[in-house]
Parts: sequence; C-alpha cells; structure tokens
Amino acid sequence: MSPIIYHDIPSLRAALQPYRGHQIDKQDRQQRIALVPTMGNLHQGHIELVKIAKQHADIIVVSIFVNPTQFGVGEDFDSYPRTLDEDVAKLATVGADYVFAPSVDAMYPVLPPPTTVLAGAISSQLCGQSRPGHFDGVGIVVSKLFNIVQPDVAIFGQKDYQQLAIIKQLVRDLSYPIEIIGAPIIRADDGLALSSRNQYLTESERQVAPILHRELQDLAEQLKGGGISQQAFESLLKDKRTRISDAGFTIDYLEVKTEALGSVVSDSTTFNIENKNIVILVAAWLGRARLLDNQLVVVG
Ligand SMILES: Nc1ncnc2c1ncn2[C@@H]1O[C@H](COP(=O)(O)OP(=O)(O)OP(=O)(O)O)[C@@H](O)[C@H]1O
Ligand SMILES: CC(C)(CO)[C@@H](O)C(=O)[O-]
Ligand code: BAL
Repeated sequence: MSPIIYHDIPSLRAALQPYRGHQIDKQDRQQRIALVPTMGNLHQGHIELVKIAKQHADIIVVSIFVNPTQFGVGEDFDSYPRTLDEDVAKLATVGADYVFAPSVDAMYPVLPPPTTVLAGAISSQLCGQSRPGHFDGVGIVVSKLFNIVQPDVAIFGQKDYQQLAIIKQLVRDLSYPIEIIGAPIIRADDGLALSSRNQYLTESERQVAPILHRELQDLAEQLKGGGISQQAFESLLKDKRTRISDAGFTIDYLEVKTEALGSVVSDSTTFNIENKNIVILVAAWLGRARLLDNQLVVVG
C-alpha cells in the first residue's frame, strides 16, 4: 500500500494523534511510532532503515526534506536530487505508513531560524571542520522532526557516523524520550557505501570510488592487532592518505578516533590502542561527489 503523504505539520500531527498514549492494537500493545529521517532520493540504504524501523515499531514515518540549514554557501542545496514520486513508490514496497515531505516554509517560518541547536565540541571536528555550521543545521532540523513526529524510536545510518553520535548526544542532552538506533552501512557489491550523491560520479569515477572502502579495510587490518608505536601509526595513516590521493581523491579528512569520537589514547612513546573500539573515518571528494565512509575496528 502506498504511504500517505503530508506536506504540512498540522496534518501529520492530526494523522498520528490516534496512535499516541492510550491507543492499543489487537494484542493489547501500545502502538509505537518510528521515524526515519531522510533527504530523499532514496536508495537501498534508506530502505534498510525502514526495514529496521518495522522491527521496532508499528507505525513508520519517513521524512523527506532537503534541509537548507545544513547546507553551506556554494554547496549543492539547489541541485540536490528531489525525486518524491519515485521515493514514495519505493516506500510503498517496504511498508512505510506516512511520508512527511514539508516545504521549506512549513519547516522554517523564519530562515535562518533565530533559535539554534549547537552540538558543541563533537560537531566541530571531522565533517564539522570542512562544513562549518552543518551540524547546527542537522541539530535544529532533527529536533524539529522529533517534536513534530514525537516518535518512540528513530533510525539513522552509521554511514553518517558523526551525525549519529551527535544525535545520540542531542537526545541525551535535551531529554527526548526517543530510542536511537544506528543502522549498518549498506554497500554496493564492490564495497562503495550507497549514497544519494554517488550519482554525481562519472562512469570512470564510479570505477575508482570503491578504493576508499578498500583502503579503510586495509588500514583496519593493520590496526586491529594493536600495540604499534605512535610513529608506525602515523606513518600508516600518512601512507593511506597518499594512496587515496594518488587514486584521484581530494581528502577532507582521514582520521582514527575512539568509538565515541575522542582522540585515541597515546602517551609520549607508545601509541596504545589495545582493547579499544576505534573507528576510521574518511571524507573525500571524487569529482563533484563528497564521499563519506567509516570502518569500526575492535583492537586487541
Ligand atoms: N549506505 C547507507 N547505509 C546505511 N544508512 C545510510 C546509507 N546512506 C544513507 N544512510 C542513512 O540514511 C539517512 C538519510 O540520509 P540521506 O538522505 O542524507 O542519504 P545519503 O545517501 O547519505 O545522502 P547524501 O549523499 O546526501 O549524503 C541517514 O541516517 C543516513 O546515515
Ligand atoms: C538526518 C537528516 C535527514 C537531517 O536533515 C540528514 O542529515 C541526513 O539525511 O542524514
Ligand atoms: N547524510 C548527509 C546529509 C548532508 O550531507 O547534508
């Protein structure tokens, strides 16, 4: 069945109202609402988020909104692919109940909004460094979506690892009664993480793109034993940056962090990553596409 589409906040709220609080289903359970926030142009990565949502809730709301406040000057807000009809057809095959596709005016009566949601130190590194203000825009739009939909659970992809960490922090700091679920990265057969922006790649760039994942996997292999010197670690990273650049990418960052996005522990002599979950994160341009990827490593 095709999901019902709403373009404004009051209509969506009215549609969801019957499911709240006291409403029960045939098994006498309370109905749970899941939110899957997206910017549309849906691919299998998004579809898997919806499938996960269905394991955790009864009513699935997918938001499709290209959020202007998270795009910087000169970024691709205007050209970002908007494919609502195709998106809704895909969502029908996977059993989403409601699509929330608001206009910019519906979401932002005043633009830029005078009220801000700032995520602090976690948001100023990595993507936040190359896209200043990006996570402030994500923070306000996700807060608004949480307030509008009031879901019990919300699903975000681990492809946007830093975003997921920021949203978990937002939920904790603003006391949202929402369970946040991180969904595994869905990849093409050759390893490239699926992403709407992959369609900016030319045919020949698309052949090169999986190298990013392969280099992360290779670095993960080399780090997983732990116990290497700081110098050896730095030289591994330097080598990886060179290999990725030589393949034709322009690197925004290639970094290794603790799972919580802190600095990996080191002392003056030894780079000590034993018994830690670490994550290798990369953002790199290939032609017009800025590709994101990451790889978790259990060390030791
Ligand atoms: N390959 C993927 N695997 C798992 N989750 C994904 C994947 N791609 C996107 N997502 C998740 O889908 C949600 C919506 O993301 P979004 O609509 O920006 O898609 P996208 O493909 O990441 O687009 P973009 O190319 O603009 O980054 C986010 O939580 C994101 O992490
Ligand atoms: C979470 C999100 C939908 C907010 O606009 C966006 O950042 C995205 O698609 O990852
Ligand atoms: N999923 C990423 C959202 C953005 O690049 O704005």
